[in-house]
Amino acid sequence: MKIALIGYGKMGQAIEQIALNKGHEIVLRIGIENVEDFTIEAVQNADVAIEFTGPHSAVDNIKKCLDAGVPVVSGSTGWLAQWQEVTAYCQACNGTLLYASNFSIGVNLFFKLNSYLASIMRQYEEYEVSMEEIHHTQKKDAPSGTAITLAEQIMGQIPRKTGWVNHATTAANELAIISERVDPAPGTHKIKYASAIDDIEIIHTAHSRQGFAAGAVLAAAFVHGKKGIFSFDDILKASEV
Ligand SMILES: NC(=O)C1=CN([C@@H]2O[C@H](COP(=O)(O)OP(=O)(O)OC[C@H]3O[C@@H](n4cnc5c(N)ncnc54)[C@H](OP(=O)(O)O)[C@@H]3O)[C@@H](O)[C@H]2O)C=CC1
Ligand SMILES: O=C(O)C1=N[C@H](C(=O)O)C[C@H](O)C1
Repeated sequence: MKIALIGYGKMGQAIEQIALNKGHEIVLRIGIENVEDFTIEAVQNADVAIEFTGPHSAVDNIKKCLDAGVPVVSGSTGWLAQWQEVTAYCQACNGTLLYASNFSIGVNLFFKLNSYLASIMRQYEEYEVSMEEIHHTQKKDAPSGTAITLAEQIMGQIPRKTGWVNHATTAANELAIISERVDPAPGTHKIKYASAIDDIEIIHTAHSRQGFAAGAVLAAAFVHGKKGIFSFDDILKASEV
């Protein structure tokens, strides 16, 4: 598979290593220093584009890949306020997009655990749910995209939580997400249900960026030759026997 890497920072470089080890070819590498090389014609040399830049550039980058008619896998976080706009754009050009707030298989299993735990905890109002996420100090967005996905899952199961806030709170309807920035943390997410009697906690700790990068390459292979809007769950479902 020929891959265009849009964003050649920590993730772009980790993805390159895994893609090359799996026998794929990198036909385009775009960083801020050669952004003028990011043309529709250049992207069209690729079978799939993998976009990991950041909150402020993701939407334009995704749209350019869609304009090129090339399926795009995006892991950039912090742009989901424009989700409707981007998915409408993708549909209008009969394109292909797979977005995930987290590409590691472990976190995607953790998402299932989180939903299940929240469904159990719905009726136990004496347990107060909160979340903590820890990332490296270069991270530009807070809370993490993964934390937002986890919060949306919890709110989907526990109706008394109607919104999340990125600070501690005593408001019963708010779900607190506490963000810490500590090097070199690649990504830790903890959900805590605390009561006067005991606490229940689930934690996912990434030891490196390998899991995110491997998942992005898996996603690129999944969308190759497909049309539509996909999630990481579609990959998990396709791999179930
Ligand atoms: N979904 C997932 O599994 C994961 C998602 N992420 C997300 O991916 C994004 C990137 O993370 P990471 O690689 O760690 O960040 P980095 O800052 O290491 O890399 C991002 C790179 O993109 C470059 N860049 C910025 N704007 C543009 C642009 N318009 N065109 C091309 N390149 C650009 C940056 O250049 P410069 O530094 O010069 O600005 C930088 O080199 C973040 O949003 C992060 O949250 C990260 C890990 C996993
Ligand atoms: O910026 C990062 O590093 C990460 N970003 C993603 C997020 O915002 O959830 C995924 C992972 O936690 C690492």
